[in-house]
Amino acid sequence: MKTIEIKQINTQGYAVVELDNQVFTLPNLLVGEKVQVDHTTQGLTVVKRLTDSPNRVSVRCPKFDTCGGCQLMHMSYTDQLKLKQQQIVELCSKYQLETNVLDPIGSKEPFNYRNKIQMTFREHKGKIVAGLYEENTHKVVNINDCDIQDKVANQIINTFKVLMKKHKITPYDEDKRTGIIRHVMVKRSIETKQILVVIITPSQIFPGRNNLVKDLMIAHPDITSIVHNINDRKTSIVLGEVSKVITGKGYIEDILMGKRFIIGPKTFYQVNAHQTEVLYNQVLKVLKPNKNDVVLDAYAGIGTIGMMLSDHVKTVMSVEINKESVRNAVKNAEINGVKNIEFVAMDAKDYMLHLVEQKMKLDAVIVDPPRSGLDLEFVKAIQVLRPKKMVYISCDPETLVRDLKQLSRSYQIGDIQPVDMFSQTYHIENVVLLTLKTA
Ligand SMILES: C[S@@+](CC[C@H](N)C(=O)[O-])C[C@H]1O[C@@H](n2cnc3c(N)ncnc32)[C@H](O)[C@@H]1O
Repeated sequence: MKTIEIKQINTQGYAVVELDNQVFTLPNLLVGEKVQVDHTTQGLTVVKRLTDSPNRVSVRCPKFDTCGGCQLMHMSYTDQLKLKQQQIVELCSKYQLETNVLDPIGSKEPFNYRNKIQMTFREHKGKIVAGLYEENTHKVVNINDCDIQDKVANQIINTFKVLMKKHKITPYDEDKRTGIIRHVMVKRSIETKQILVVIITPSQIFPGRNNLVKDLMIAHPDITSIVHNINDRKTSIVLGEVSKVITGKGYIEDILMGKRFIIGPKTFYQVNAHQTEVLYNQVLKVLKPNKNDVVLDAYAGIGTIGMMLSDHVKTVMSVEINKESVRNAVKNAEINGVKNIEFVAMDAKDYMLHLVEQKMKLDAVIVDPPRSGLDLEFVKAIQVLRPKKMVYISCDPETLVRDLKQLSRSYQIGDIQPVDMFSQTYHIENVVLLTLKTA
């Protein structure tokens, strides 16, 4: 056993400890704190925290040390935002990108903000557990009341566990490939109060399903739809290809920026509804759209950004790879009476190459790619099409800064504005305006 003092916290909120010529990362520690640690062949574990930093805040969640969901709950919200800003500053220095990183726009609701939750079910010592995976493992941490997830959704998951026991429905066993319930996903709109529950099982065979669904609807009459999804693959991806609507419409509707959106089981939708409006208003603020503009919304999801822009520009073209999202996007445009928007179901890079062939003239391009960032071919196509402005929205600072460095050959990179959509975790969203350099 050894006593050590924490000297460094990494950008993911973990303490970095060098011991016996090895480097370890430990959760739930702050600079200056002294801890007793045990170094075994299994790794380094904290036996006891001996001193507390004056900057420590009390952690609300009893599973914080084991669950992989949150990393920063032991820091004040102000310190969380500073750490996230620092993370981006360091990346700019790593990639030698010259730009300002503005103070992050924090969230007014740093707890219980997630409108989508997906819990994995397992059996542990004869009990049904439901929760998230322990960091870097497939061990499920049982969670009864997650502090970042929607409160009503937490209650639905707890009822679900009770009803599984009542109706003798077993959780799935990943190794033996036996049992019924793999995951349960809940999506809830705070605006419309609609709730979608998706039950994921490994096969069509689901004895006890009707009784379980009946009891779930009695316990939670506010559930508006239940979907049964089948995922028979050995994968950590939650949803399978086949879905059957058991009750309701099979989707929920939410209201964002004054418009109504359909959200299905598989469609991407920002998880923090409050901060999504802050994020999208930031896009409008930096873009300053013009009534005559032709704008491309790339990586469009269900068309939320394009639909928001449609009121301010001449035409919006949207490209998105997920077919269910595009089907929802088309419906969303109809519901909202938006006529100046087109949707294409395609890989964004291929669509860009097509636009290059067509010699398309675009005034602005909005990109909001997944964590992997932009494809190099997409970046090259942008450099041929040369829209006057680009807005890059990113949920991964590393790929954002990497791509900005590439784009800085042809574009002036504006200030990076972090918007915190994921409090208590190290994740951060960013918005940046890029302006075409004129020769
Ligand atoms: C971060 S989400 C953004 C969605 C939307 N802009 C929003 O704010 O809700 C990224 C989207 O990119 C889509 N996507 C991922 N890879 C893609 C690709 N190669 N081409 C087009 N869309 C892609 C995903 O399906 C997802 O809907």
